[in-house]
Order: sequence, then structure tokens, then C-alpha cells
Amino acid sequence: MSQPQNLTEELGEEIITQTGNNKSLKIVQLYPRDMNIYGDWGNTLSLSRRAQAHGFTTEIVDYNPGDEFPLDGDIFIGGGGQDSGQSVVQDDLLANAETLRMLAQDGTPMLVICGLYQLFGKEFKTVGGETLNGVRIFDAKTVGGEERLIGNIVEESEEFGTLVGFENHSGLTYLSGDTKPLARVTKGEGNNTEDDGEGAHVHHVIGTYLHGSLLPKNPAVSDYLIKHAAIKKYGEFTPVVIDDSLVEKARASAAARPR
Ligand SMILES: NC(=O)CC[C@H](N)C(=O)O
Repeated sequence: MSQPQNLTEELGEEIITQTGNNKSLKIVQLYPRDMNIYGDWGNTLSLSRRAQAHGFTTEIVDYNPGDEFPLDGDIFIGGGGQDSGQSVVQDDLLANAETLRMLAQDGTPMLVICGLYQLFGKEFKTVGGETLNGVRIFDAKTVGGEERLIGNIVEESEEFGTLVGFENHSGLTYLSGDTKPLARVTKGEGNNTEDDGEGAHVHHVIGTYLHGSLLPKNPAVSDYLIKHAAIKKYGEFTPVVIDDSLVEKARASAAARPR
């Protein structure tokens, strides 16, 4: 199914609500035209709704190749894509690599999933023999594998506790240097088939193979992104206690599912 040209325009009325205070967060979705599969748009929507529940007004901005880069973004989020989609965005991404590195070092929260996670590393050698250079926020290299790693995944993260989700990738990612994994896999594969690491986490930038059900099923990750965005912009974050009982049921059911 083709993506709408501008997801924000399509759903804008619904997702931007006034909450009566003057605090707002701008969420930038990176490359929704080419990098947005397996429900990744749902992460953006979920993040926006969660920020609204914490009392913020939210604005979602799509960033596609050639657009003016939204330097005033408070949270950057990007999804997965096929190798071909990654190839399409590569030049634009590299043109913005220094800006993204600067924002990351400055503490801007970001969440990048699968295909964009791979491109936030140093390089991705595709199974077709192409080398895509990355942004170098993560000290990570990815190599295209012959086999796809597909299925439900459960992992334990120091920062977030248990994370549940779904992975679907052939790229195998290897971390080095100071880049630590986001979590240790207890069910599924994660970064590669050799170690139990999944994803990566440096500054406030999270890379992961968990797709569109990540933020709806793991609100602690949304809260982390919102908290760091709010502290960076306003110097404070006062969380609202949100009833997560339904989420807890969904998490328990996801964790119990077979691979
Ligand atoms: N789901 C994805 O984003 C896939 C990324 C990459 N093309 C891979 O298969 O490894």
C-alpha cells in the first residue's frame, strides 16, 4: 500500500490537540515516504498521543529528502525501509549527518528503527553488494544476511525493563567502541545471530529493530523521549500519571506469544 504524501496533513486535525498550556513539542518524522514500514507510523502517532497525555501540544512534521531540515525539532523519529528505500534516502541523510550528530551530542532525543537504525551506524553492506554509508552516531556496522530474522521479540533493557515487539530484517548489526546495546534479547534474535544484544543507545538516541508496536507496547520509551525533549527545551518535566492497565495486558500477551 502506498503511503499518503503527507501523513501529518492527512491526520493533522486529529493529532494536534490543545491542552491549555503553553508547552509544545515538535516531533520530526524522518523520511516517512521511503522509511516507514511494519506500522512505524504508529510509533509517531503513539508518541504524539503520549506527549499530549503528559500535557503537551504536539506538532508532527514530515521530513523527506530535499526538504529544509527542521533544526527546531524536539524529538526525531524514523522508521524502517527496504534496502531500496535506504538507498533513496542515503545521500540526503549524509548531507544532514553532521547536523544530526550535533543534535545528538546536544542531547536531542531520537528513535530510529531498523533501516534507519542501520543508517545511523557507520555503514550497511547490503546483500546485493552495495555499501551505504551512515550517519556515525552509533559505532555500528551492518552486513546484509541471506536469512531474514522475523518474529516476536522480548528483551531486557537496563533503562526500560522488559521491551516487547516484532523484528523483521536481514541486516546483521555489530556494535563496537562505546556504543552499547539497548537491551539483551531473551526471545528472538536482535542485532545479529551471534550475541544477544539488540539495538543501540548513545546520548539520548535509541536505535532498535523493534517496529511499529514498539511505542504503543512500551510507553516507558515514549516517556524517556518526551522527558528528555521537555528537559532540554523547558528545563523540566512533570509526568502525568497515565493509566497503562490496557498496555500492561497487551505487553503480557505479547511476551507470552511464541517466537
Ligand atoms: N525492516 C527493515 O527496516 C529492513 C531493513 C533492511 N533492509 C534489512 O532487511 O535488514
